[in-house]
Amino acid sequence: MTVDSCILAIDQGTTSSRAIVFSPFSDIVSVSQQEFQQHYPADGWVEHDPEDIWNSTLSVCKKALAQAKAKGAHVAAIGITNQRETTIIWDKETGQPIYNGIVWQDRRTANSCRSLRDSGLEKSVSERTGLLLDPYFSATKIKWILDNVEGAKARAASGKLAFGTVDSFLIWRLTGGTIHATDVTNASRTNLYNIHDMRWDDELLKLFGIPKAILPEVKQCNDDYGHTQVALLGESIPILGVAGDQQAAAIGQCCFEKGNIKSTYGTGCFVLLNTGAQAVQSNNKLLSTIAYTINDTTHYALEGSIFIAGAAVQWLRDGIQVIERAADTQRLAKQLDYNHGVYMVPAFAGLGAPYWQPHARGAIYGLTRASDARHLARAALEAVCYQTSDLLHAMQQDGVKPTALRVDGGMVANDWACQFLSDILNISVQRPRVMETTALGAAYLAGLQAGIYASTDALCHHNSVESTFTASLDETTRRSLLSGWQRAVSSTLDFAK
Ligand SMILES: Nc1ncnc2c1ncn2[C@@H]1O[C@H](COP(=O)(O)OP(=O)(O)O)[C@@H](O)[C@H]1O
Ligand SMILES: O=P(O)(O)OC[C@H](O)CO
Repeated sequence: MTVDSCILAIDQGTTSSRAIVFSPFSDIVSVSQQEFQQHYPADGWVEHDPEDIWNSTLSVCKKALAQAKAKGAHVAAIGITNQRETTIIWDKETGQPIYNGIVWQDRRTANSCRSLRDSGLEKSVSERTGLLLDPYFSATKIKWILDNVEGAKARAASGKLAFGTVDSFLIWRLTGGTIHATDVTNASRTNLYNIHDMRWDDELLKLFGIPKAILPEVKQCNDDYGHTQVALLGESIPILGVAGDQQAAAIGQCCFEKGNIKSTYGTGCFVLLNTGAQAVQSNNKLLSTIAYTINDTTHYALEGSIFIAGAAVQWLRDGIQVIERAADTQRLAKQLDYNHGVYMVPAFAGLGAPYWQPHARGAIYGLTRASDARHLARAALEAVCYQTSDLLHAMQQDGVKPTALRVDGGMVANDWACQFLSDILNISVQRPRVMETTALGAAYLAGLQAGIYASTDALCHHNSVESTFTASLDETTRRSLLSGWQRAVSSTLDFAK
């Protein structure tokens, strides 16, 4: 095979870094993935070592490129997509981070968010950014690092430090410290970016006490982000596309029309609804965010964010070790004909949309002496589906009623979970041929900028629906399951008070 015009997509996720080379026809030419260590230094704290992020990313890129080359493929461009909100601050001269990356799941700034909320500031923040005052977003994480690392505040004010989400950090490293940039979607997750005026917001910078000098330049999703240094990947490749991973998944699922909706099941679960050229302010605690800016056209999205999805399965595997592999959950869940009244509320990182309770803790209800790994596996998978139902319910209250849901992410390899999702939502669930839609979205962006694809219209026939799951649960059972879930959530919220 000789294929020119292939694209390397870097997907830097919460638990692993992945590099995938796509052919111009969206076929996977090569792939390499590496998990890296999670750090939990205190209750509710989650950190990544930025060097782990960098080394795993570089290593998977080299492997995927080498495999692609051996198959005769030539990579013309790079697209980057990344776990969003995770906050890294580094020294511009040395390129060294001054603290670990504070991960999006980290709750250490819950109290500072609460005091800002108590001062009545949430409305103004929300009107400008589309977000809420929650530790999820980058602003209070940046402030925490500046306040807690000795000398950081002064160095930040004098322009010696750089802040970035993971995309910025990787771009900085890949280009040898020459480009300090991010894209609009990542900027829109910081709580510092005005999504209507499309600029860093001076009022918000003042409110959070963050100097403008540390912020990256904000570019479109398809744009010129510089070239990789030859010494790193053996050649200089242009970086031509960037988007936060959830927005990239929406792009990979071709959600370019107002009303298109997708849900991605990785570490967390994120439902994004394209709302077109207008940002829609939710009345039901959903986020309003930038879906993309492509060729000077911006679309907005309504987003529901669930912090723990596949991570609950990971907890069963690595935390309490009742399963060996994530895929075991399917075999175990199938062995029960119903859930036997066991519900898991996986609030390991607080509860996100639509509850926004950073102090919530995980809980399992309904255990008996007969409960075992099957009940836990089933409860973990069911919980992800119930949470999606909560999000779609909130969207419905905001006036949107989807009739089908496009799904993707590591977890949707689980057929049982996809079927239960369809049953609980009572709509059809569509799984695409290429399940790596996040990486595919980044590749599409770079391909658009490189001229490999003429327009977004040209992309839409690439990733067809591979499986459709159709709802088959009777209404009484569905309502009874949802009511059990609601009781479990209420108890969890009560316990958090
Ligand atoms: N067959 C499966 N059944 C259930 N969960 C799965 C399965 N395969 C992977 N997962 C879960 O999916 C997640 C990995 O998905 P991925 O999209 O790679 O996540 P991320 O990008 O957040 O690192 C893990 O949390 C894992 O537990
Ligand atoms: O790493 P993921 O795929 O779970 O995505 C994390 C999100 O971007 C957090 O907002």
